[in-house]
Amino acid sequence: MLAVLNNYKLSSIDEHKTFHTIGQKLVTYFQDNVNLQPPVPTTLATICLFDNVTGKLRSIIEGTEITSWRTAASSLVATKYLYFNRIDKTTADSVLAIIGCGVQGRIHAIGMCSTFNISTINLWNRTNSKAESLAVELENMKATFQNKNLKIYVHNSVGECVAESDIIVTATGNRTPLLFGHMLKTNVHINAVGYGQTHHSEVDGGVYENGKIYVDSWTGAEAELKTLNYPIEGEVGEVINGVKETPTQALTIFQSLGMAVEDAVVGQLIVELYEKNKK
Ligand SMILES: NC(=O)C1=CN([C@@H]2O[C@H](COP(=O)(O)OP(=O)(O)OC[C@H]3O[C@@H](n4cnc5c(N)ncnc54)[C@H](OP(=O)(O)O)[C@@H]3O)[C@@H](O)[C@H]2O)C=CC1
Ligand SMILES: O=C(O)C1=NCCCC1
Repeated sequence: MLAVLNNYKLSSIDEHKTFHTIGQKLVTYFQDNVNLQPPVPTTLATICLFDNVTGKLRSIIEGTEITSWRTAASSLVATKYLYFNRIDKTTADSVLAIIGCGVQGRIHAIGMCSTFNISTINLWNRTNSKAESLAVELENMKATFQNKNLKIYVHNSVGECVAESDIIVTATGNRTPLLFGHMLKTNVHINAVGYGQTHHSEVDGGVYENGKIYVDSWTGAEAELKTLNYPIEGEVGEVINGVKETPTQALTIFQSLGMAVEDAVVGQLIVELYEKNKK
């Protein structure tokens, strides 16, 4: 994944300075890594940054953690603009469902509960013991969450897990749909994160058909969502910028593709901070 960015600002470093970044992110996915002792993440990433004048390699950054947090952060932003901005904020304690409790499911759970008023979290994982382990971890983190009375449940089926949920994260490698329209209540927001056969493998066509679909990147969608036969409403960024209106529709879907520019900017930020603190 190549990223070229010109003329942008990283305000936490120096709001007067303008950055130019050329980056390349390399990603591998080895499903069996999770069975190694100790386990290794299945998705591994490396970010290379290049000098924008000479093209010379400038830094190589371990990108696995960046990928994990960046992906969850994109879903948090999408959830804020596509869900929380359209609901009645006075009653805004929401129920979250996490479908798939691997690296992404875990970080989405922590990020969502740290950022929003989540009153209940429902967990489902193919291997039930992993959902149980995440439940214990979340229980121990409650004091750091927005809602310190968070209730945590582990479910035996996806249907049971999402039945009462307002916000849903799908983060599995499942190659066929596991989330269907008949399972959902009204007024739901879905962050579809996992990549199985395609980016949209986990969610049934009936869900896409009845929802408004948003992506992180039109360019990404043109290349990576060719097999999604439902119209895309826009980029989340277009809603943030006011180019597109905040949806009023009761079912919204953020189809997460992943954007190398986001990884490259975070990589650049890390390099800038490293160089600043070294002095
Ligand atoms: N949109 C984006 O930008 C990004 C997307 N991804 C994608 O997100 C997904 C999750 O990534 P990550 O959490 O890092 O991976 P992990 O390997 O840590 O977790 C994988 C999860 O998927 C579950 N799973 C795998 N196969 C199936 C299946 N056939 N049916 C049901 N559940 C299944 C696993 O369950 P079990 O524990 O039972 O094995 C586990 O919960 C991957 O598809 C990855 O490619 C990752 C990074 C960025
Ligand atoms: O953006 C990424 O990084 C990824 N996107 C989809 C699948 C794995 C990694």
